[in-house]
Amino acid sequence: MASNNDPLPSYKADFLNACISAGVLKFGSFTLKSKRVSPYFFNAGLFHRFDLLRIIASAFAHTLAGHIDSSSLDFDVLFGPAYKGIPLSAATGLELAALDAEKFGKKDYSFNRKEAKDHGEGGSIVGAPLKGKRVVIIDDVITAGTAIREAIDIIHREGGQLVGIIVALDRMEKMPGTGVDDDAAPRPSAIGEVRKQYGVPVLSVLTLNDIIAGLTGIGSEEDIRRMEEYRAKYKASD
Ligand SMILES: O=P(O)(O)OC[C@H]1O[C@H](OP(=O)(O)OP(=O)(O)O)[C@H](O)[C@@H]1O
Ligand SMILES: O=C(O)c1cc(=O)[nH]c(=O)[nH]1
Repeated sequence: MASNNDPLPSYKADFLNACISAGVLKFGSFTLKSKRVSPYFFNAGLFHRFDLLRIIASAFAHTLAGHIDSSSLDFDVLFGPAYKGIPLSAATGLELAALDAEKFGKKDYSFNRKEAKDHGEGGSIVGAPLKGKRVVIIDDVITAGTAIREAIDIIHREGGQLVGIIVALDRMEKMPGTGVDDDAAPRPSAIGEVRKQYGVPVLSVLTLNDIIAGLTGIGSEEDIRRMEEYRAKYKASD
């Protein structure tokens, strides 16, 4: 089993280095959607240059295709929740088709509108209909799980079957609690809970452990220390 100190495989190290040099992965002090204050932040919106978009799409495509080859997971539609999931679903679909046209070329992608359209064809889904389809969700990050649960609700409402989830980064942190002693109590991660509740694989290109391992030797000692402290404080129990 990989330990926290093992060197990263090269595709992960390349992806991590691209994230750092493009400013997608930043170190400092950031308030998350869950209101937690984090020493790092992954901003997938900054993959706006085409060569960088290709790097993240290719990392997603290799992670997903590798898992499909080694398991019984297969899918019909790659679903990217609005907003940041939208370009990720389209770009990853292109990379999958380039990787294996026969296997992936005829698969579909789709995404939701944050506000349903009430004219024209109406509705809140753009792209492939989800009814009766095996759906994989693709998104940037899962922290507290709010966004991913909204995406799962959309798929179920549209009559699709969730078969898997892939994200760029698994932050490996416990879900926020409701009490004042939030930080002290052990709790599972949102990813762990989604895996348990829906019985589907949740894949990630990188994890928090990968970032800390990859920073060793290239990051500042202060950044690494703050990341390790954050991991010790918020690490999920699963
Ligand atoms: O697990 P959570 O605590 O929900 O947080 C993570 C999600 O929140 C952010 O997206 P957001 O919903 O802000 O939408 P956006 O893509 O429009 O920025 C982020 O891109 C993740 O998808
Ligand atoms: O939890 C979040 O809000 C969050 C974390 C992160 O690293 N990146 C992001 O876009 N959102």
